[in-house]
Amino acid sequence: MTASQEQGDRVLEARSLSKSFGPVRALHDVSLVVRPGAVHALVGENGAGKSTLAKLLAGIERPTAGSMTLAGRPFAPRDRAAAKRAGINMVPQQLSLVGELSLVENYLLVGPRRLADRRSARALLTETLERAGVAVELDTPTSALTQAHRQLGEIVVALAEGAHTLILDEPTASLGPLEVGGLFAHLRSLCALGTAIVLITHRLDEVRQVADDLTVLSHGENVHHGSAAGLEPSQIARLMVGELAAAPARADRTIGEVVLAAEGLVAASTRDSPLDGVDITVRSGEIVGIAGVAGSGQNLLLDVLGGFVQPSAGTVALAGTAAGASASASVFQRAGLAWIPEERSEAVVPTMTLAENLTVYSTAIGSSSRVGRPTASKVGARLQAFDVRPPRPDLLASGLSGGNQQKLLAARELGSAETPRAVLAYGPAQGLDLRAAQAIRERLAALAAEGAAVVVASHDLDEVLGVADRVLVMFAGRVVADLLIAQATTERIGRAMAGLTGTPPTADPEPEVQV
Ligand SMILES: Nc1ncnc2c1ncn2[C@@H]1O[C@H](COP(=O)(O)OP(=O)(O)OP(=O)(O)O)[C@@H](O)[C@H]1O
Repeated sequence: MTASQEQGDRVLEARSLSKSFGPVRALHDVSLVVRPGAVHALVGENGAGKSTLAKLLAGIERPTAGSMTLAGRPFAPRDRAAAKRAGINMVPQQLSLVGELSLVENYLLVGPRRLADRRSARALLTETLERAGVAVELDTPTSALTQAHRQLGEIVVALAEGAHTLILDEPTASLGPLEVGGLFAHLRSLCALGTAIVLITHRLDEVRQVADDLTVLSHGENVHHGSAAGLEPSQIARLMVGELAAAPARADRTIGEVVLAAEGLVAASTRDSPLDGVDITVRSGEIVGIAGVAGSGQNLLLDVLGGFVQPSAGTVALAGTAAGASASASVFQRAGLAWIPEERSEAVVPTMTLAENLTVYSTAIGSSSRVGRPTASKVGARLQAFDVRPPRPDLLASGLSGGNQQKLLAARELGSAETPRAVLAYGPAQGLDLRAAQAIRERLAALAAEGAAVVVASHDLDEVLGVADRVLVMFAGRVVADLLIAQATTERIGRAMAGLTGTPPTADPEPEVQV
């Protein structure tokens, strides 16, 4: 019997936790039991209080009311370090590993001082990897690891720090379908060794796949706490948000002239695979999806298409305007480009109000920009149209939950009265709950119907498949498949994402075109 099993059937228990931020009640009277050796899924729509609850468990925030126990004893961590010492560790969605450093060096940054020499750190990590049945390179800079290995590396560092309870904030958001299966297998092995796992997710099918227990939050309150067994994703969705309207059928759109055309793109960046000869054409009325596991080049492609990164070879033209000048991103924005980057922090300014965030471009690049300068009443209306909660123009963006910041960004880029000529969006529905994600898909489809050329890139395959007419799959900086949506099965795309298209991409320069 492991140490945690001896503690009984509960490792961590929260009783009637509440948390307010000033007038905002984020969590009210929430109780939950985390069992050793079990995966406890935590779900709820945007702003439901998931991150707040996780932060209370992990010592990052202190509750306004309520209490916790750990192995039956009172547990009130003063800060995150205290929770870590007690064996509770949270792996954030934006991984915290320093990219220039190896896993061993990252561990030396955060691990206890007594293991401050490289050899003992390496020995401990090796032992942890073996125990967890995971193989991750220990001495390579973590920026060179795949996203899946960085994710596992972060978990391994937490385990080496002594975690018996791991809180994982949307760990699958950056992974392809094959990698998700691998991660879940590792989580199950950890559970078999007695580790408790709290898994925050927006993907309800994952609850069925991997969770033993389930807590559903709604408006900061607990609406389900118990077994996850037998609950279908549709039942969980009903608990979260009530009835979901059926997704509208995919409407036929008129495909018009070429709006966005790029040829022979070659480009490099430190955070993504270099582009190795990418061609892409997007027409008015068309939605092109770009799939690929994180780091396959899709992020850099969008940066180049948007004029933010100059390619070393190749050309980009948007609505007849060629990039090339150093100010090409603003040139493109004036030509009618709407832009949603992967890193929300590049586009939403937390220290500005919601109203200022909606007008930041018009202030920065002149009122002639497409986004324009909405009046005060229009700001409120636009926040409401995109269901930003709370829709208060004077609130600082830092007071919004992650999903609501994403809605704010969509409100700015996709909500102006004037239809953009082109939309470049990376993960526009990332971090959004089912209802909000559906609203973004509908908005993108409406813009395409009005004539915009839309590109949606994401490492979340469902996000691409849910909206695209045509799907390009990227692997190692190249387009390895180009499929009409009717031919784009998950299996086919999943294989291409993993670089398993019939012939290896290096041997066959022609993409698998099925148009
Ligand atoms: N530091 C803060 N200051 C003010 N309000 C906050 C703060 N952090 C969270 N909130 C508010 O608390 C509520 C719950 O937010 P929380 O981040 O826990 O939601 P969530 O379920 O994790 O949402 P998401 O799925 O969008 O990440 C929201 O109304 C949010 O605006």
